[in-house]
Amino acid sequence: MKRGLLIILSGPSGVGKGTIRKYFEKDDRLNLAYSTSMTTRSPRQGEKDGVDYFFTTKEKFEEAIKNGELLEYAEFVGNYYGTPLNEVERLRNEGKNVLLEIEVQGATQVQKRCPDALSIFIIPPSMDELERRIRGRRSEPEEIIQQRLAKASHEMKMIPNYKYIVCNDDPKLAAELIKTIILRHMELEENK
Ligand SMILES: Nc1ncnc2c1ncn2[C@@H]1O[C@H](COP(=O)(O)OP(=O)(O)OP(=O)(O)O)[C@@H](O)[C@H]1O
Ligand SMILES: Nc1nc2c(ncn2[C@@H]2O[C@H](COP(=O)(O)O)[C@@H](O)[C@H]2O)c(=O)[nH]1
Repeated sequence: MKRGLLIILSGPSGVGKGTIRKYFEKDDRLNLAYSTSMTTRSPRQGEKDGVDYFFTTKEKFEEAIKNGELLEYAEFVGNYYGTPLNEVERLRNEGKNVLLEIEVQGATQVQKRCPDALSIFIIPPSMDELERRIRGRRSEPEEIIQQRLAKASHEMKMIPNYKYIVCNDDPKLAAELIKTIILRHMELEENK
């Protein structure tokens, strides 16, 4: 059996990565598995442990780093986020295309470690619209919103490191574009 693709979906916080994913992840043709990350951040209202994230402590996260259990990790606005390596390997070995929804520092680590990874960067229609989206979510206090917006300007500079750039103006259209990209890469892999 062919190993599944590794797909990186990145872009600034609040750009709509999770929203877009919901429009395409159920399409069976993509044969996708979403990689649930570990984080030390507190759950937002409605977030479930083991579904949205594996919520953990700083000590346990640092233990996982020390033991080499993470494919990548990053500190983002005061919290750790990381991708459990074993699960990604297990799913890819089963032929699943594994989707990582991660910020840019982690994406850089994955690109170094797995140069074949398919990388997609989501951009907002404008930085003002990005701010509206982050604020509209009402999930963070003002201080954290400011830090996320400051990060976003830096993250946008990483665009040239990605294979594909997709603008999230309309989430359904963005999801269609991403589907087309993934399906084409699956076809290319099949014919290798
Ligand atoms: N195309 C769009 N137009 C308007 N609002 C949108 C669009 N896409 C997403 N949103 C809204 O923007 C907010 C942020 O979206 P979402 O949580 O999906 O972003 P994200 O990139 O996954 O964020 P994070 O990286 O911080 O987890 C949500 O309230 C969502 O409903
Ligand atoms: N490097 C990683 N980044 C991750 C991972 N899981 C999520 N993220 C990204 O962190 C920011 C903040 O997320 P939030 O849920 O607090 O808004 C966002 O860009 C996520 O995509 C991961 O495993 N590694």
